[in-house]
Amino acid sequence: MAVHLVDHPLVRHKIGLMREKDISTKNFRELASEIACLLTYEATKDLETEGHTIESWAGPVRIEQIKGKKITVVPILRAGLGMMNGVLDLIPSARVSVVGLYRNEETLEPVTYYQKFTSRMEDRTALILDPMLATGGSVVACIDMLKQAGCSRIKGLFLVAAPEGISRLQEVHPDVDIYTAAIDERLNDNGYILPGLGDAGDKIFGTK
Ligand SMILES: O=P(O)(O)OC[C@H]1O[C@H](OP(=O)(O)OP(=O)(O)O)[C@H](O)[C@@H]1O
Ligand SMILES: O=c1cc[nH]c(=O)[nH]1
Ligand SMILES: [Mg+2]
Repeated sequence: MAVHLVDHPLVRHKIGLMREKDISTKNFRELASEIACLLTYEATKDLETEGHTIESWAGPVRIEQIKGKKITVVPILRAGLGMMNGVLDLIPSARVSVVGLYRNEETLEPVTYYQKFTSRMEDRTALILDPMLATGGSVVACIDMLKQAGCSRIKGLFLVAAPEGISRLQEVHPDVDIYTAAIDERLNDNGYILPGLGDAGDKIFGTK
């Protein structure tokens, strides 16, 4: 499994702004979406293109187009929705498949409550979106569901990842590459990432 830390000045700047204790819902949302867009740029670098000849103002010209266009974006509810628009800004025709999961606060185990996938999952590359990779339980459960549906090309996009979650994912789904804006220090006793962002879902939805 490859772990891509997207180490770019814009990403480092924006993730730093997200760590402000009193950040507004509006700013948190905007930054989550902007960083998701930058992660998408990295995560789609291996998309194949094919040549076409079109008629341009100066006569026939050879251009490149993305081959196949078989991508599905998979936001993990709720917080993953905060990254979705940034991703769709770059891949506007991507299908959206939704997974509903929350983490039991005591056991930290994921609880599944919703799944709605687009057609032909076996032909698609899935880009999972979740701001936080903490223990890894949620993303592992999401990947289990995607694989069950026949999907075999899967990538995960995160704003912040904990070393514990990366190790867990590496162990259970070593075929899944991840793209993250930051790799933080560790988890606290409640399974929150330190220094992390706090509760990303609450900050995106204003439910604090
Ligand atoms: O790696 P894990 O230990 O599983 O933790 C990460 C999960 O926790 C958060 O969701 P949460 O359960 O708070 O749900 P929400 O998005 O509805 O707030 C986060 O968005 C991830 O999905
Ligand atoms: O740090 C964390 C861990 C799980 N979920 C969050 O929103 N934040
Ligand atoms: Mg939450």
